Amino acid sequence: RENCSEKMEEFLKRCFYHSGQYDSEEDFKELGKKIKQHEGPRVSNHLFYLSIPPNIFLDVVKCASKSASSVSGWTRVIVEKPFGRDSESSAALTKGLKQYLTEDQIFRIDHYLGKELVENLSVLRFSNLVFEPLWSRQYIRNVQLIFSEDFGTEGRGGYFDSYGIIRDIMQNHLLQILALFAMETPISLEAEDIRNEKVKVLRSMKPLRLEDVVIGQYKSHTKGGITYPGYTEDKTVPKGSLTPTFAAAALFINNARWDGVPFLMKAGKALHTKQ
Ligand SMILES: NC(=O)C1=CN([C@@H]2O[C@H](COP(=O)(O)OP(=O)(O)OC[C@H]3O[C@@H](n4cnc5c(N)ncnc54)[C@H](OP(=O)(O)O)[C@@H]3O)[C@@H](O)[C@H]2O)C=CC1
Ligand SMILES: O=C1O[C@H](COP(=O)(O)O)[C@@H](O)[C@H](O)[C@H]1O
Repeated sequence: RENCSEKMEEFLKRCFYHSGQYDSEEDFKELGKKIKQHEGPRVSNHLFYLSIPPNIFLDVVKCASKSASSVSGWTRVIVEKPFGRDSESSAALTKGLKQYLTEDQIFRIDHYLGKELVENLSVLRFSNLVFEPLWSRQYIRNVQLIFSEDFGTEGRGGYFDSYGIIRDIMQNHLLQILALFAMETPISLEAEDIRNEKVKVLRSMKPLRLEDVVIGQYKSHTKGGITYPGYTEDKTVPKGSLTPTFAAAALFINNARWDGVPFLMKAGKALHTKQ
């Protein structure tokens, strides 16, 4: 923490803001030029972090790769979830991105994997002689993965309503944690080796049965004298929407380690606690 303010000044001198249209190659060319001026003759890499809605990913990637790629180092793109609505639209998005980038330039991010607790899960399990032998159906009766928010959509209903809680939270964040929790020891902690072990878990899962799923939607409620609106009372949510804001599901993994152990997933907005 020494010389913090000086270091901050130094850092801020290197930052600049450039405004432009997402689909304008001209604007990206200008951005490319500005970056070049800052870089000078150094070898430098370009990382584009797209914290934008998925429907404009392709426009941005096209312009960025054509007009603002690094000439001396690598160029990479990070995209946020949701990466499509289903496997078809996800494959279409990948195909679209690959017109401009190779697979190793594309990074699909799940910000839950960056949370300390989740990052520590592999260390806790694989480097701990106490836990490792206990991590199986012999000693674990069930596993619960719970996401609970104590606030509703609060104006983000437009995005949320077209995805729902299963696509917003379960299919990505909770499924990633489940796979990380249940996988066998990877050959190394390299991304590819961990990915391969996670895929084995997902392929061992029993297809989800309708009777193992519960969905719901939050209503208006009053707490501490304040009345909070129900989901369909949010102005950004279409009238009469049936999109689930809560879901619970029991998942099963058909392998020697986890046979018969239910993995209980629950996710909901506007519940009584944040957990
Ligand atoms: N908010 C969250 O909790 C989480 C969000 N994500 C993902 O992160 C990304 C960003 O999320 P969030 O910040 O909530 O999203 P926003 O809806 O706030 O959009 C982010 C920016 O994208 C631009 N934008 C939005 N709609 C359009 C449009 N139709 N055409 C052009 N530009 C548009 C806006 O830029 P401008 O101001 O210049 O118009 C806006 O500031 C999304 O992919 C989202 O799914 C992932 C996990 C959590
Ligand atoms: O991905 C999402 O996560 C946020 C919650 O993120 P957190 O880091 O604050 O726990 C959630 O509110 C949002 O609906 C979802 O898109």
